[in-house]
Amino acid sequence: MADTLLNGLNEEQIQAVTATEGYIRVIAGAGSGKTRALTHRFTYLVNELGIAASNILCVTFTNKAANEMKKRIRYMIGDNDTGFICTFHGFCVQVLKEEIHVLNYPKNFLIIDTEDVTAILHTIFEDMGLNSRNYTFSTITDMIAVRKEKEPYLAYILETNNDVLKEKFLTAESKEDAIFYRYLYEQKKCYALDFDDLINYVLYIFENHEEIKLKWQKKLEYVMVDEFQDVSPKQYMLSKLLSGYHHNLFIVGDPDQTIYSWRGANVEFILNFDKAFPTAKTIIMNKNYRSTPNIIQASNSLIEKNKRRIEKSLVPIKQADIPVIYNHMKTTQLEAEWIAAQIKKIQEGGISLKNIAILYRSHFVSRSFEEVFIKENIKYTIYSGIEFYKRKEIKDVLCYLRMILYSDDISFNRIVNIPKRNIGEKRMTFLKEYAGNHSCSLYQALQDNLEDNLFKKTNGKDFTALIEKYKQLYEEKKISEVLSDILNDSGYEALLRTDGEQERLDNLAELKQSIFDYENSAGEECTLADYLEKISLFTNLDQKENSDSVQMMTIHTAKGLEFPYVFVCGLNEGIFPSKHIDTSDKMEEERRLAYVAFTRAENTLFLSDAEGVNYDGSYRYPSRFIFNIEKTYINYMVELESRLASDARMYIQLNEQKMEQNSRCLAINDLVEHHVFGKGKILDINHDTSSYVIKFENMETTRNISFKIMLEYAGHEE
Ligand SMILES: Nc1ncnc2c1ncn2[C@@H]1O[C@H](COP(=O)(O)OP(=O)(O)OP(=O)(O)O)[C@@H](O)[C@H]1O
Repeated sequence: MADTLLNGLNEEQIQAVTATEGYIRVIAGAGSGKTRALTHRFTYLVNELGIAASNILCVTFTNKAANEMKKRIRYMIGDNDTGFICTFHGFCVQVLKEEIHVLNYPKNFLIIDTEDVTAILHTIFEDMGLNSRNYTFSTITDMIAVRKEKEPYLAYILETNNDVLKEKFLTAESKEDAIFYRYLYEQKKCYALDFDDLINYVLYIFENHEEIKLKWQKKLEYVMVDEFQDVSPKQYMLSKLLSGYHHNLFIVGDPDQTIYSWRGANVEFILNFDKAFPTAKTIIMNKNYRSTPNIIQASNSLIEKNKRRIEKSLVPIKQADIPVIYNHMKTTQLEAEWIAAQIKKIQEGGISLKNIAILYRSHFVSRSFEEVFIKENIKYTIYSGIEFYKRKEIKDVLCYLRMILYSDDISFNRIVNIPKRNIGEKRMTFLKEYAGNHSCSLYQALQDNLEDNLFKKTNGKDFTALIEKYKQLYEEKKISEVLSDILNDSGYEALLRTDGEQERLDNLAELKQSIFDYENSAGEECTLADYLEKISLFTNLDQKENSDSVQMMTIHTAKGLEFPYVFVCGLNEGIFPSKHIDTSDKMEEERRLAYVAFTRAENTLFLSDAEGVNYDGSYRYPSRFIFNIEKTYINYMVELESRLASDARMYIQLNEQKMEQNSRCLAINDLVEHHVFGKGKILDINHDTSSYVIKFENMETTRNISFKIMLEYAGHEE
C-alpha cells in the first residue's frame, strides 16, 4: 500500500513524506511539488502509520489552499474528517471557540475584518474631530498593529473594566494613545477580535493556562506548516509552541519566494530553523515539474542576483525548447495591443483563455489592458477590486445577520438607518452619549429610549422588533431562510429594487447561493455563528475562479498558482520594481516577487514593458529585472536602442547606490522620522529584540521600534 502512495513521487518527496518524526525542514523550490509532498505526507501518516487525522495540524497560507488540500486528502484517505487543515487564523478560531471562555469572552465572539476596523475608526475620528489631514486610516491601522505586536495590550484589556478603559482614552495625553485605547474599548465592548487578535489571544491563553496549552500540544501529534518562508514572529511562536510536546514539526517553504515581509513575515525563521532546532533534518527539493527549461534558467538567473539567500538552483524536469519572450514598446497602449495579439494567437492554437494569466505588480497597471481587451473582445477576470464580502450590499446584509447574534455597535452603526428609519446624525449622537453614560451597546440604548419623544417619529421600534423576532427564531431556521426573510422584512431588498441596483441584487443572489452551498457541505457545523465566523476569515486570496477568461491579478495573488501561459507586464523602473522601494533589502524582496511571477509559467513566459513617465516625473526605463537575466535565456523581440539601454543601466546603478546608503544601519544618536510618531532620536539599539529605543519629540516616554519599520534618516546629534 505504501508503494502505491509513494508511486509518482521523486526521491526527495519520498523522504519528505516518510520522515515523520522530529523537526524536518523542506526547502522546496518553485514548482517542485510541495503540495504533492504535503498531501501525501498527511495521507501516509493516516493510512500507513494509523495516526488519526484529527491529531494532525496542517497549516496553509490561504483558505483556498486549505480547501484544495482537504479535497485531495479526503479523496486519498476516504474519510470526511480531515482534522485541522487550515490557515493560522482558522486554527486560532477553532482554539478560541473552545477556550476563550477562560477569558470570560463568549464562545461566539465576533471576528472583525478590515472593513469593520475602518468603520470603528470612522466613529473614533468623528468623535475626536479628526480627519484625513491629521491621520489616514491606514497609518492608524498600522499604528494599532505595531502596538499590538509590541505591547502587552491583552493583559491590559482583559484585566481592565470598560469604565477604566474609557477613562484611559478620555485622559490620554497623546492623540495616538487616545485612538489606540478607544479602539480597544470599542472592541472590548462587543467582544470583537480583529485578525491580529486571533493569534494574540491564543498565545495569551497558552501562556497563562498551562493545562490548555498542554491539551493542545498533546492533541496535535504532528504539525506541518506550508509556506514557512512567510510566517510572522507570532506564527513562528505558535508553531514552535504547538509542537513543544511531541516535537514533530515539519515545515516547507522557499526562501526565494518570501514576498510578505511588509506584512511582518520573516524569512530568518526558515533560514535559521536548523539553529533553532539542532536535531532538524533538511531536505532540499529542487526538481521543477512545472516549467519549461528556459523559464527555469531565466528565473535562476534572476534570483541569483539576490545576495541574502541560500544558494539553490532549480533543475527543470520538463523538456521543450520554448523561448522566454521579451518585448519593449513605446507606449502602454502598444504593450497592451501586443499582449492582446499574442493572446489571440494562443487562442487560435486551440488553447482556452483560462490558461492565460496576466500578472502585474500593482492594480493600476491593469487599466490599459482592460481597455484593449474590451475593444478586442477578449474575456478577462480581474482578481482584485473590492472583495466580494466587502461590497456594500454584502456587508450590509451580513451586518443584519450579525445583529441577530451579537447586536454589536459596528453592525448597528452600519444598518440601523438602512433603509431609512429616520435615525440620523442627531439621534445617533444621543444614542452614543446614552450608551457611553450607561456602558451599554447602541442597540440597548435604542431599546431603552424607544418611548422617548426623540424616537417617537422614527422607525426604531420596527427595527428592534425585527431583530428581536429573528433572535427568537433564527435557531430553528436555515441560514438561507433567515437571510431571505430578513432581506424581505427589513425592506432592504425592496430598497435595492426601487433604486434599480441590479448589480447589487445580483450580488445578493450570489450570496444566497453561496449560503445554500455552505448548508449543503458544512455538515454539523452549520449554525449562523459558524457561517459568520467562516466568512469573516475570507480574504482577497480566496476568490472564486471564473469561467473561460484571461486571469488578471497581482503577483501577490498569484502566489502558489500555475498557468500554461504567463504575461508579466509593466516591467519598468518605477512600476516593477515599484518606486516605493528604497532599500537593498526591499529590492531583494521585489526581485523575489519577480521570481514568483516568472515561475508561475508552465509553458511560455512573456515579459513586457513600455516607455513613459511615472507620476513623480521619473522615466520608465526597462526594469532591472530584465537586465538581471542572462541574455541567452530570453528572446528580445526588438533590441533596445543602445542609448535607452545605457541610460537605463546608469539610472539603475545610481538607484542601487542610493539604496545601499539608505540600507546602512542606523546608529545611536541618529535622528529619525517615523511615519506615525514623527521625529525622534535613537537612544539605544536592542539587538536581542531587533529594535531601536527611540525618544520621540511628541512623547514623554521612549518606544521600542522594530528594525522592520521604515525610519527616515534625519541627521545625527551627539
Ligand atoms: N513527482 C512528481 N511528478 C510529476 N509531476 C509532479 C511531481 N510533483 C509535483 N508535480 C507537478 O508539479 C507541479 C508543481 O507542483 P506544486 O504545485 O505542488 O508545486 P509547489 O512546490 O507548491 O510550487 P510553488 O511553490 O511554486 O507554488 C504540479 O503541476 C504538480 O502536479
